[in-house]
Amino acid sequence: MPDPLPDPLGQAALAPITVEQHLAQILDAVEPLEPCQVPLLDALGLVVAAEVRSELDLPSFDNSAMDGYAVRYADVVTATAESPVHLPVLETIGAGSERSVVVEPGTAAKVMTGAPVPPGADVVVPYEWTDAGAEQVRVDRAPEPGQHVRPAGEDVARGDLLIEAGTELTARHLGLLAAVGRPTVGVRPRPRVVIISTGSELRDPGQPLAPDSIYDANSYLLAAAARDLGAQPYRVGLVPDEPEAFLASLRDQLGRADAVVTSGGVSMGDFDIVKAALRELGVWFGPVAMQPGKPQGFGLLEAAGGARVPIFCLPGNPVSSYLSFQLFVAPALRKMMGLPVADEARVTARLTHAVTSPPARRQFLRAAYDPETGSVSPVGGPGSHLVGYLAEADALIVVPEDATELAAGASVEVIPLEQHR
Ligand SMILES: Nc1nc2c(c(=O)[nH]1)N[C@H]1C(S)=C(S)[C@@H](COP(=O)(O)OP(=O)(O)OC[C@H]3O[C@@H](n4cnc5c(N)ncnc54)[C@H](O)[C@@H]3O)O[C@H]1N2
Ligand code: MOO
Ligand SMILES: [Mg+2]
Repeated sequence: MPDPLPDPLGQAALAPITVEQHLAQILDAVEPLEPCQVPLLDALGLVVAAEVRSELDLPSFDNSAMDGYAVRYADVVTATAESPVHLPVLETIGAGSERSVVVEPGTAAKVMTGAPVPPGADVVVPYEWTDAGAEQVRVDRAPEPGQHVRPAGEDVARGDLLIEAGTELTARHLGLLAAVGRPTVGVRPRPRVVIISTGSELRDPGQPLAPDSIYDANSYLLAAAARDLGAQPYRVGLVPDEPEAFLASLRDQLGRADAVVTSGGVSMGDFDIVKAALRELGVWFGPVAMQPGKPQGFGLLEAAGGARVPIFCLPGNPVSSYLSFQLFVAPALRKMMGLPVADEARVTARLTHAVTSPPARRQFLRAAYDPETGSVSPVGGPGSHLVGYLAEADALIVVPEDATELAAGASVEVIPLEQHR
């Protein structure tokens, strides 16, 4: 273990800032990532950087909506079962075949669904209205003018706006881009988020536990939360509470990071090395008036090449880390991705049990929310080490800074927790 580190700025002496102030300083500092072209499937959920217009008509040629016969409307307008029309069949055209015939008056061409409707024809008579003849066809029923022909440009015309800048791409958008022949799309990329868990007590899941060691929950919690948001997380090795080891890991990782998230080592303990090491590099550390998640750090680190990489130093207790991610890191990553910053649906619900809260701190209690009755119940206590209750909860109760207790039946603000999409 290294020598205990002093706490020269005395975090305890700093006045806490509000949740909003901390979020504002973060959002002021981070910028949307530079757009790049990515293959369509990699773009799902990402935001289009510049509007996309079509270079094609869709459909790009008149084609048949049915398996049947391409004919001239004027030739079949009188057709009925009692008085059918007979036409010679010139050719059979499948989807993907090149049309070579012209449907002259008094003739027909067999066409399959998706096949081009040959010149001259202006309507398609489906098999069901005919005798399905090969060389000659008997038409028993007249179609409407233009029926079963899908005209070129009906859906999209060349030059049409397909996707506005700022659109979050769905499967439907990607299908459209493919339909107009684009293999890639210009988007704000997934932020590469390097996640570093610090703590000499940490072991990787799957490894034996040494005496007094614990498994690293945070890097999985944070990486999964980052991935859920559309970012690309990188879990890097566990770092002991040694400044040199921490700074070496950081130096090693900074080049590939659009953001760095650390957990642990930001409070006032003798081995809280993250704060000690990064304060010298200009990273801000201070208390935020919330529970869990009071000690926070945020700053911009200069990577080789001059890029300024945001670093979020989250407290080590897993619930604190998770909540700090949702309140501060997630909005920043959303801004980097070009998404609207706020994604939180908040609701109001009735408390089933009384709760208490420390003065002058906004408390986020783990809870179970029942939308049917509009009620919300605390799950477990306020302790920020309670990962079991965190997993059990599906919502957070927000107890405002000016409340130290809320009675059963009180109306409270509730944040439903993210569900994996
Ligand atoms: N004297 C004071 N002590 C503490 C204060 C304070 O104001 N005065 N604040 C408390 C609060 S609030 C929090 S939150 C924690 C923040 O602690 P650190 O960020 O310094 O984190 P550590 O000390 O490294 O660890 C805290 C706790 O979390 C466990 N931990 C850490 N990393 C992981 C991980 N990856 N997976 C699972 N669990 C982890 C660690 O073992 C500790 O139990 O400080 C309080 N102290
Ligand atoms: O703020 Mo700490 O995160 O309460 O446990
Ligand atoms: Mg500590």
